Amino acid sequence: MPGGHDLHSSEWTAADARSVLRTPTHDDYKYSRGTVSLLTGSGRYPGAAVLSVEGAWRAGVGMVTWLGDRRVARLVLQRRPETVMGTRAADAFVVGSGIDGRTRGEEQTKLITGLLSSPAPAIIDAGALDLASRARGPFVVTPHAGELQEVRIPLGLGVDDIEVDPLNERLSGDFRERVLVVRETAVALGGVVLLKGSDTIVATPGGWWTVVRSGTPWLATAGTGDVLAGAMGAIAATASRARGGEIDVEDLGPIAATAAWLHGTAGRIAAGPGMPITALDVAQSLPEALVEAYA
Ligand SMILES: NC(=O)C1=CN([C@@H]2O[C@H](COP(=O)(O)OP(=O)(O)OC[C@H]3O[C@@H](n4cnc5c(N)ncnc54)[C@H](OP(=O)(O)O)[C@@H]3O)[C@@H](O)[C@H]2O)[C@@H](O)CC1
Ligand SMILES: Nc1ncnc2c1ncn2[C@@H]1O[C@H](COP(=O)(O)OP(=O)(O)O)[C@@H](O)[C@H]1O
Repeated sequence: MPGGHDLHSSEWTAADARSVLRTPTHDDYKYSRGTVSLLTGSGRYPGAAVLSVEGAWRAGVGMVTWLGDRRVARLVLQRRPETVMGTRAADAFVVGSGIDGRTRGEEQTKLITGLLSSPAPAIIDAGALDLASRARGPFVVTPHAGELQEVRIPLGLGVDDIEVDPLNERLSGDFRERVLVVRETAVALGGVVLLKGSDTIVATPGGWWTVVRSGTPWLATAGTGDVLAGAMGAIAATASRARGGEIDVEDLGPIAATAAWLHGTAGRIAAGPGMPITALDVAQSLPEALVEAYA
């Protein structure tokens, strides 16, 4: 498997992404291509629902279903009438983007934990990060550096003891140290950890890791992480469906890295010679990024 332990040969490439991606065949129909179901967005962050749904559709999947705040549903449908509303059986789930973990209500927590009780793979983002331990199936958490403690605190990984684990210092230290932080978190969590940034680091509980550097600093703009979560859910759904649901947590490492590679490449394509981009621009460039993976 590409990636591994060597700091010098660990970067995820187009060829690695290609080994994970699946293109539709003559025999495919919408369900055989995979269904991803998202529980994203809220009254406070309605746009994140639209962005994650757009990311999912544009990464290429048979069906996208969405569940969430009724006021938000209209916005999702305005942008993507293809989206099916409500819960259904799915090949992968995305939860938490556009949800505020600090103000999350009991009903929302119940909905999230309900979806996480499925054996299907889950992408756990933003306001659901603290619920990762409730996942029954294999999962990926997708924090940025400011959110990593949401994952580490429930694991007792010492972020509350500044003498033992000065997390911010470790994350702003050298690359090797950041990789160590991500790897130790994945082992303790029993799930894949994808730490977003200019170097996006992905580690699995089994010790495998890789780094994705396909992006551009123009990606540092609100909502691009929501697009990434949706795209990752779509890629996990297609992979899971293609393997008859037989997907384990170690399989999710390369899947998460592939989503980050595509997303970074889409950002680079959208920014062209160096233009400001928005999160929707990134989602819209995902199909071109797929073409680049196969070039
Ligand atoms: N249009 C929409 O609907 C959008 C919806 N969104 C949704 O908003 C919700 C909140 O997401 P959020 O990332 O804004 O969390 P937030 O609580 O402010 O961060 C906590 C602290 O972390 C830090 N920090 C942040 N990034 C960092 C980094 N890369 N590297 C290092 N540190 C970083 C930063 O600390 P500071 O810089 O102040 O020291 C900040 O105070 C979430 O559900 C998301 O999906 C957004 O996607 C935007 C578009
Ligand atoms: N300087 C950078 N260079 C490359 N990619 C970046 C940079 N800053 C952020 N990104 C990427 O942009 C995305 C930002 O996601 P996130 O922080 O969750 O934003 P949001 O919460 O606004 O959606 C991630 O995919 C991250 O890897």
